Amino acid sequence: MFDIPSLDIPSLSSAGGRVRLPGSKSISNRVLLLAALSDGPTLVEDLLDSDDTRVMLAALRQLGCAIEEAGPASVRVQGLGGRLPVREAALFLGNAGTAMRPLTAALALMAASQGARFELSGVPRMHERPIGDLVDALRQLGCPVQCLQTEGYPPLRLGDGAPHPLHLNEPIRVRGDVSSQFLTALLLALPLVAQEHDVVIEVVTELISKPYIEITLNLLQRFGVRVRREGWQRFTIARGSRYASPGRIAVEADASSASYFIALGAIAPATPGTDGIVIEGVGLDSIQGDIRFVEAARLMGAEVVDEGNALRVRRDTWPLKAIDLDCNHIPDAAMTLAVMALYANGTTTLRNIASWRVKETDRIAAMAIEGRKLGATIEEGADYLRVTPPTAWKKANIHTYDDHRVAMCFSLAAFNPARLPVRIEDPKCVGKTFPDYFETLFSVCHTPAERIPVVCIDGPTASGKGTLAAELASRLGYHLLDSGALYRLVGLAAEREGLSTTEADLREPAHAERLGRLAAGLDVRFTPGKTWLEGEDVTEALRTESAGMAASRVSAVPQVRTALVDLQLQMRRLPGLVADGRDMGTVIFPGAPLKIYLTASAGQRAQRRHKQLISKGIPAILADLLADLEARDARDMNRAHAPLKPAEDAVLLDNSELDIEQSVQFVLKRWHGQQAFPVR
Ligand SMILES: O=C(O)C1=C[C@@H](OP(=O)(O)O)[C@@H](O)[C@H](O)C1
Ligand SMILES: C=C(OP(=O)(O)O)C(=O)O
Repeated sequence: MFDIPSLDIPSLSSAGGRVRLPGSKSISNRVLLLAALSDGPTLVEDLLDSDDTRVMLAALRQLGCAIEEAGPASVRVQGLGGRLPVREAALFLGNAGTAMRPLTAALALMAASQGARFELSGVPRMHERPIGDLVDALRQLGCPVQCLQTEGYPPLRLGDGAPHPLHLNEPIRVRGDVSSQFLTALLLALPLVAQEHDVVIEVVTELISKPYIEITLNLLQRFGVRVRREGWQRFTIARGSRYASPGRIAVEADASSASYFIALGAIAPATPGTDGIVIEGVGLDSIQGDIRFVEAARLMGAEVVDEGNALRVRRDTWPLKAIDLDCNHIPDAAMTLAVMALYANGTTTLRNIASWRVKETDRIAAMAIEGRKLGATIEEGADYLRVTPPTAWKKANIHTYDDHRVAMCFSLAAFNPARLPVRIEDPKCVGKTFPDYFETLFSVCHTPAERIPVVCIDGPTASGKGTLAAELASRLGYHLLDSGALYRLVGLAAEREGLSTTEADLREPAHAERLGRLAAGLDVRFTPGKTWLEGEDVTEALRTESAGMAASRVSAVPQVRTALVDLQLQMRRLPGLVADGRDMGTVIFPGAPLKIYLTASAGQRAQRRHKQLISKGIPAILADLLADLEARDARDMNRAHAPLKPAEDAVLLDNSELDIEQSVQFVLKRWHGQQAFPVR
C-alpha cells in the first residue's frame, strides 16, 4: 500500500497481463455476519482483507464471536447461533456501509430481544451518511434506537439493556430510495426473530441499487434462509427460519474492483507480447451486480470475453464510444465509466445516480471537480453527470476525498494522449476495499523507461547516500536501488549456488559467462535498511567478510559488470526509482530528471562513521578513519571505469551542516518544484 501524501503516476502507454483481484467487499461482510449468526463453524475463503472487512471482523470479535485465521485470506468463524455472549459494547465501523447498516439491524434486534446495549460509530463521514430509514424501520419493530448526535445519522445507541417486545405481526415498512443497504440489513437480521411468525418487509418507495438485494438473497439462501420476494416491494421471511452454515464458502473476486481493470483493458493498447488484461476470480456468472459493468464497457467499445471465473479484456473500438446510460443498477462501478468517458468520441451521460451523493463523499461533485482539473467539460445534476472529454488535457493533482473509488478511477487518466503524469493525493484511501490497487495496476502497465522518473543520489563513501535514498524512496513511493550492494549480492548468490569465485576459476571464460548469467537473473529487492535476495532478507549475510571478498573478486569480471548494468536499468520500474551509488547519474541513468551529488567534508564523514562504529561497540580511531576515507575517495575518483564525479547536471548537496530531514526536504523541494503539478 502507498502510505504517502501523494503518488505521481507517470504517463502510461500500454497494459497487458493477468491480475488476481481481492475478494468482494459486499460478499465478504455479508458472509462474515451470516457466519457469526449461524450455529457452528464456517470456513470463509478468499476473504477480502481491507479496512471495511477489518472493522467487521473486529466488531464481531468484540461481540464475543471467535474468529481465527485459517490460512492466507481464510478465516474460521465460530457462529454464535443468535446468542449474545457480550451485552454491552462500543463498536467502531470506520466508513463501511456494509458493516454499519447490517450490524445496526442485527444488534438492534438482539439488544431488544435479549436485553443488551451497543454503541455504533464510524469516521466523521460515516456520521454524515444517512441511516434514518433503517432507524425508522427498527423503531417500528419496537427496538430502542437512539441517534446520539444528529437524528437520522450515526453514531447510534441500540437497545437500553432491557428486553423489549417486538412487533412482528405487521409488515415492516422501509424506504429503499436512499440506500439498498437498509433493506439488506433487515433481510440479513430478521431471520433471527422470525420464529413464530412469517416476517414481512414492505419497501415503500422505489428501490435503488437492486442487484445488491440479489447478493443478499443469494447469500441468505447459502445460509439456509429462503426469502419470498414479490417484485421489489414485498419480502417474506418464513416462520421458523434458521441460519445454517454451509460449512465452507469462498468469496468471489470483487466485481467493482474489476471495473478498473476492465476499463484499463478498454483504454490501454495491449503491451506487445500480451493479449489484453486477464482478470482472475470473477466471471460473467458472478452473483455481484457490478458484473454488469461489462455491458456498459462493451457499449463503449471494449472487447470482454468470459474465460470461466476470469475475464479477458482487449481494447477494440478507439476512441471509445460515448454513451447515455441509466446506472442505478451499478452505482459503484459506474464511477469508472466517468473516467472511460474522458477517452470517448463525444459526451457521455450517466443517469439515475443520486445515491452517489451520500457515499464515501459526494461522488457526483467529486468526479465533476476532479475531471475538470484534467480538462474535461463536466455538467453535474442532482442525479446525473455529463462528461465531455478534454480537448487539451491538463496536468492534475487529483484530490481523493478519502474515497477509494475516486483514487482508483483517476489513476486511469495516466493514459492521456498528452502524456502527462497524474498525481493522486492520499493514495492509501484505496485501503477501504483494495489495499494493493496501485501495485496491481503497475504490475500490468507499461511505459517507455524514459517516462519513469529516477532520482539519482551519488556521492562519496559515508556521505549518507543510503539513508537519504531510502528516505526519499519511501516518501515518494518509489523503488530503491542500492547499487553498492550489487557485487556483494552476486558474491553471495554465487556462494549459495555453489559457484566458485576464486580468481583462477573466474579467469575461465565459461565460468565467467555463468556468473554473468547469475548476475543478470538476480531476484533482488531493496527496502529501507534491508536487502532481499529471492524474497529472503540477506542484509546481515551481505555484511560478512566473505561476501565482501567475493564481491571484490566478481567485480573484476566483465560479464558480471555488463549484467549488472542491465539489472540496474531494469530496476527503473513504475512508479519510479531512487538510485543510490557512485555512477548512477553519470553512467547508468544519464537521462535521469534529478541527480543529486551528495557530499560532506571528509572530516564530517569520518566523524559520522566514528560515531556509528562506537555506538555499535566497535572500537575505532578517528584519524585512521579519516585517512581511510581520503584514500578511498582518491581511489574512487581516479579509477578508470566510471570514476566518482558529479554528473554535469547534478545538484550539489553538501550535507556537512544538515541533519537527515533537512537533506530530505532539500531534495523533495527540488523534486516537487520540477514536477510542477498545479497547486490546488
Ligand atoms: O449492499 C452493498 O453491499 C452495497 C450497496 C450499494 O449501496 P447503496 O445501496 O447505498 O447504493 C453499494 O454502493 C455499496 O458499495 C455496497
Ligand atoms: C459505497 C461504498 O461503500 P459502502 O459499503 O461503505 O456503502 C463503496 O464501496 O463504493
